[in-house]
Parts: sequence; C-alpha cells; structure tokens
Amino acid sequence: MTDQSHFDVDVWTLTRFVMETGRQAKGATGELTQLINSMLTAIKAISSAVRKAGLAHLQGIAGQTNVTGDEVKKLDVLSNDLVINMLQASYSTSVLVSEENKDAVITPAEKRGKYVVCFDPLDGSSNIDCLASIGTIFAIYKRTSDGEPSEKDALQPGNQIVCAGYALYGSATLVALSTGSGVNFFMLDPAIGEFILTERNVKIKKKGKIYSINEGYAKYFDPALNEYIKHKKYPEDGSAPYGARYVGSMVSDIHRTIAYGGIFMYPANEKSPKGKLRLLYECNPIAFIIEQAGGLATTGTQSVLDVQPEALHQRVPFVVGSPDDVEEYLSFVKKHQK
Ligand SMILES: O=P(O)(O)OC[C@H]1O[C@](O)(COP(=O)(O)O)[C@@H](O)[C@@H]1O
Ligand SMILES: [Mg+2]
Ligand SMILES: [Mg+2]
Ligand SMILES: [Mg+2]
Repeated sequence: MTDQSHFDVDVWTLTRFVMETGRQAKGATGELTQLINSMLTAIKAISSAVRKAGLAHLQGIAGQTNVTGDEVKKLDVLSNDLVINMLQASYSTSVLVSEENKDAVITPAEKRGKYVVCFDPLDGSSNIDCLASIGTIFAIYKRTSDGEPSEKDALQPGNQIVCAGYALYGSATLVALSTGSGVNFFMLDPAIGEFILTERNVKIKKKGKIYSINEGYAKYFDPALNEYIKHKKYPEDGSAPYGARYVGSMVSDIHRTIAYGGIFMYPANEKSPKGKLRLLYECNPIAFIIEQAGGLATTGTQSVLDVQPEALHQRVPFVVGSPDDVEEYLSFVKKHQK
C-alpha cells in the first residue's frame, strides 16, 4: 500500500461541510447549500480574474462612479456580474443588494428562491492596481415577506443573518464562513478547485496588540478617538505601545484582526459623519463573523447587528475586533459623553 499520508483521501471541502451542516438544519431543503456553492463558484472565478488582472488588462477604472460615489474599477464590474449571474442561476434567491447596483436586483420570477443576499463583490478596490490583497463580502438572509419581492426584503438587521462570509484574495485565496455556529476557514486548493477546511471554530484573541485605522483622517477625528489612539501609542501604564497596521482593504484588515487580535476602526469623522463603510454588505456580514469568532462589533453607540437598516447603501461608523480592545475604545467614548 503506498503512503497516502501526504494526500488527504477524506478531505473536508467547503461543499461537504455545508452539506453536512445543511442536513443538520431543520427543514433543510438544500437551497442554502446551492446558494453557497454558487457563491463559491463566483469567488473562484473572481480569484482567477484578480490574479490575471494585470495580464488581461483588467486593472484600472471602468469609467463610472457607483451610488456611494466610489470610482468603479473594471474588476468591480466583472466581480459584480459574476456574483449576480451565479446567484440568480442557483434558484435560491429573490433579492440581491450589491455595492455596485443603486437599486435591489430582483431575481426573475422563474428563478426565485427564499434567500436575500447583500454583497460587496470586490472590497478594497483602491488596492487592485498595487496588488495588495482584496476581497468579497456577503450576507444571506431569509426572505420574510410574501408576494412580489422588493428592496424592503433586504432591510433586515444583521442579527437576522442566516449565513455570512468573506473571501480574501491574498497570498492564498481563503473563505471565512459562518452559518451561526462559529467561524470556519477554508483555503482554495487550485489543483482541485475546491476550498479545503483549514481551521475549525476560529476564535479571536480576547485582547490584541495592533490597532488599524486610516490616521490620514486624524484631523477630522473626534476627541474621544484621538485620545484612544494616543493611549495606544503612548500607554500611560508603562505597557508596550500597540503596533499599527492598515492595508486599506477592509477584508484584509479584518482577517488580520481575527488571526492576530486587535482592533479595526472606520469611525465617523467630520468629513464622513456616518463613516465610509456600508451597513448591508460590509459592516453587517463582517460584524456577524467577528461576533461568531468571539469578538465585538459596534457603531460606537450600539451593536452593529442591531441597527435597523433604512436604506440599501447607508453607512455606519464601524469599530470591531478583540472584545477587550473594543470595550476599551467604548470606555473612551463614554468618558467624552459626560
Ligand atoms: O481609503 P480609506 O478611506 O481608508 O477607505 C478604505 C476602505 O474603503 C474600502 O476599500 C471600501 O470598500 P470598496 O473597495 O468595496 O468600495 C474598504 O475595503 C477599506 O477598508
Ligand atoms: Mg467601492
Ligand atoms: Mg468594500
Ligand atoms: Mg466594493
């Protein structure tokens, strides 16, 4: 018998994992499995496009701006089309909300299913042309209304999420996924085109040593935030200062925060009174994952997942990470409210 130890013959692919957990869900119809698998197909295709962008003239701008004023890149458009087409072909969705579409995309009647998906097809677009890591983010909800689907079906708080995940197109392509019972990491094995389970039930450190924020906006930060950052740089208790890391691709900054611990912040500031990150397809899915990993996700005044959305592209201030770090930040906010 040859030694097969180097080749796993009982490999846990993401598809197998989702089927396994899907079967345990009461009343499982397999529709969520179909949906997730279609999302994975889009993610594999985006991963391939990202890695050949420089060769296939896919870098650079597409020549338009989106509803939130972002300059849309060619890869934003390609990724968006891939996700929409794959999800609608899965017969499991009724309403799609994308960063790149002003209005909700309603699935044609003959292809409708019971899920609503909010997604950022390509996160970190400003980093495409310099080859820094970028990602895809998604959140899946069950439709709760009857009759004709509409954008209202997507205005659910993040605490109603059924499944959320992100893909990171980094030195490897990774998917972090949660269906509400913890977070699991899967890495793409290009040799077989499958995502392989690499880390089960991932937990974030209680406290980290890294803070992550774009300090280029420090001029516009509120006093509580500036005092908190000063405390990280010049700790009064003689402890070591925190390290600073900021990629400018949220998925990349978030994945590092989960892997190493610490805090990621995109708060409100004078220039962006509600912050920059969008609630439905950036903050809610990431907040869900972070909390499933034992972390905290706050707007500064409430838990992100409790925010009742009022508009598809609304922004919220966003501070997430290790529980002790987020709590410490909130203590500075409270101190300045008195
Ligand atoms: O350049 P800034 O203002 O720090 O903003 C960086 C943030 O903008 C984003 O790129 C916005 O996301 P998109 O690239 O999907 O529009 C985040 O990924 C990132 O955290
Ligand atoms: Mg954008
Ligand atoms: Mg984004
Ligand atoms: Mg985007």
